[in-house]
Amino acid sequence: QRDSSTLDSFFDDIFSEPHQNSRKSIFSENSLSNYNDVFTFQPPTSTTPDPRTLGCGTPPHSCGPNAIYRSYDGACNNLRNPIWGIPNTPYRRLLPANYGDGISLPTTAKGGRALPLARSVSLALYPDVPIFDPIYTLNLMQYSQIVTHDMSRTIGSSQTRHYKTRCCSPEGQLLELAESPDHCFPIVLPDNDPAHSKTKTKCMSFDRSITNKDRNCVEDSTPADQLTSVNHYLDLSLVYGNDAKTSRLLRQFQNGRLRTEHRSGQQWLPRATNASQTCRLLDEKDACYMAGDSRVNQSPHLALLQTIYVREHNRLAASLSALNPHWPDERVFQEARKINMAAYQHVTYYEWLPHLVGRRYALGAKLIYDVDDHVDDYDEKVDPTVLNEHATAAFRHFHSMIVGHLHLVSEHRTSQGRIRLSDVLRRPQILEEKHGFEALTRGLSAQLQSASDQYHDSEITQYLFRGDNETFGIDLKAFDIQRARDHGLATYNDFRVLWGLPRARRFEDFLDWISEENVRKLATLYADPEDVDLSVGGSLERPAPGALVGPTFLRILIEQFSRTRRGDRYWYENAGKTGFSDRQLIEIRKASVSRLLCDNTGVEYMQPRGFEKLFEGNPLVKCEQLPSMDLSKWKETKSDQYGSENFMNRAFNFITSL
Ligand code: HEM
Repeated sequence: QRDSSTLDSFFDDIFSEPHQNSRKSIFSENSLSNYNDVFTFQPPTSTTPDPRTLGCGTPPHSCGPNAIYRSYDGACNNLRNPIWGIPNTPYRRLLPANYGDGISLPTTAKGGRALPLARSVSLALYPDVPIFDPIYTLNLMQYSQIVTHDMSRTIGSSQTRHYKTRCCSPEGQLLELAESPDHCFPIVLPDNDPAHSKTKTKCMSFDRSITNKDRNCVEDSTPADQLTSVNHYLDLSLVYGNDAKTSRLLRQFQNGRLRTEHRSGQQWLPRATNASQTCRLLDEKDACYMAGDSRVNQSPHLALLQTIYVREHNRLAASLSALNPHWPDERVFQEARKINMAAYQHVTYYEWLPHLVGRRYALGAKLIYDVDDHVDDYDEKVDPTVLNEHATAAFRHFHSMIVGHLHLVSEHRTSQGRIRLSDVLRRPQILEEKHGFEALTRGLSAQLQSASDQYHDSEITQYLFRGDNETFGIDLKAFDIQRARDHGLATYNDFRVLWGLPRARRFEDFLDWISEENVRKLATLYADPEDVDLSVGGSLERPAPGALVGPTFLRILIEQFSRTRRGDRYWYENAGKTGFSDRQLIEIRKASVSRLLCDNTGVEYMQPRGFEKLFEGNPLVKCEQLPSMDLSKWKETKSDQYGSENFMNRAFNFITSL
């Protein structure tokens, strides 16, 4: 066990660059240069192809540097590297890939030693022991999934697809990514619009009648990477869509609104066109929704929060329209979208993230700031691309916070019943039944989440996506372990060294952060400490002080969330033409998860800090008593109208009249 002074010096060190010496001891000079690139943010030059174009040549974008609103796919956020962060691009890696064959096969063995089956690891180390979090409500878990779905999604739900062959058009655009001739593979087709990156991904067999030569295809001899199909920025793409075409399907094109359907006096998400494939319908009239992200129907709590963000957009749009009746639909839509995204970024970084990584580390790593004015820490050299180690190991650790039963809760915060999670996955109809929406919203804020530890609810390790006539389903933790092997993530030991912990030579060397009992289990499962998976070792570490994860995952989360804000030119705390006025920023900073839930449901009482349980210091109060954004700061004055703002309006009127 570490004594407290070593612990402090370790955490003082946590924000420094990764250890140079330890890096040298693990990697050859060759892989070292690859690795250095991640941290030195070398901008690509004409002789160094941008890795996001996968070697095809010129990025397919021309950007208007003066755009005041984000694109839907994230293109042109970074003006020097316009395709950074767009959908269908590879995750980045902090450490070089570690595949079974060095190139693309899942890691199944190390040095000839077989790795234990993912399911065996799950059964031995991640049992169902119902320990609830002492502080946090289910809101914290559910909000975490929202952040996940905004940031990443591995292409291929049941099988990871690697690209090994890339095919370029004569103009140098990426046409196809092929895993191998006999496999199904995702193909990426840029459309004809050079200003946008609308891309289609579909899976098809390799057509052997056309040779690689005809298609200008090249075999890729470097280790495979995986693609993520959504844009990498924190921009509510799960609400507005990941490309312009999807966003058009979701809009009403009236008063700046998103499309909704009205039933029982409430607004609901539009119905999915392929409902019978997307949802488990008991009746063909059952709810099954369409949103910016197709995972929306996965669980009722997820669909609930997605609905709340759409209602929030429409609430903002209604106020903005009333304040500025001369604004056309497009202006209202974009301003409401901008405020919605900004409030969401604020809640994510200032209210949610400190609970996960600890406020001290969040401040120390400059994920958040203790200031009242603008921050302006945008750095165009920072690549916001989601890290494979974040999405496939560290962030998935929070699957342990899932609770297997959803409570329906009254305004007095008494439970009126509970539903089994595996009964309602892909079945959001419950939201529209007997005040289900309000009862589940109160449940999110009253029910405790499962503690962030090694224990996982059997609803997700034995029964996930169980069919109606099936006793068992799949095991999410086993999936997570296997997925990380498919993605060839570096090992737990490599990450210990990267972050400055000593390389474990014997299993007992893990005792600095992992309990004796777990080290004993690791020694039974794995042949060598060198083999322990990142997704396993990282998840067994004792939490760092004030955080919900141990040091290895903490560093990965901090690295990711630092890139996500500093690499976003449209970050809400930035000043300038893409930002907010001083007066508006003060209003955005009043946003909270509790007020968001209050404003968009029939719930009347809520505790001020909605991620934390009810107690004396966090009592239920009337919704109106919670701070709320004063949108009058968005009312255009006469001088605005006759100044540059009016020019914008005329431009919008002109565009929308075409
Ligand atoms: C009821 C709640 C949830 C369910 C049923 C669920 C289920 C799933 C499933 C089925 C996958 C895909 C697994 C694979 O094919 O590899 C996944 C991926 C993931 N989940 Fe969850 N999840 C839930 C909540 C959460 C929460 C609370 C977090 C917290 C951060 C989270 C983080 C992630 C991440 C980071 C991924 C990988 C995303 C990517 O593909 O890049 N999930 N989840």
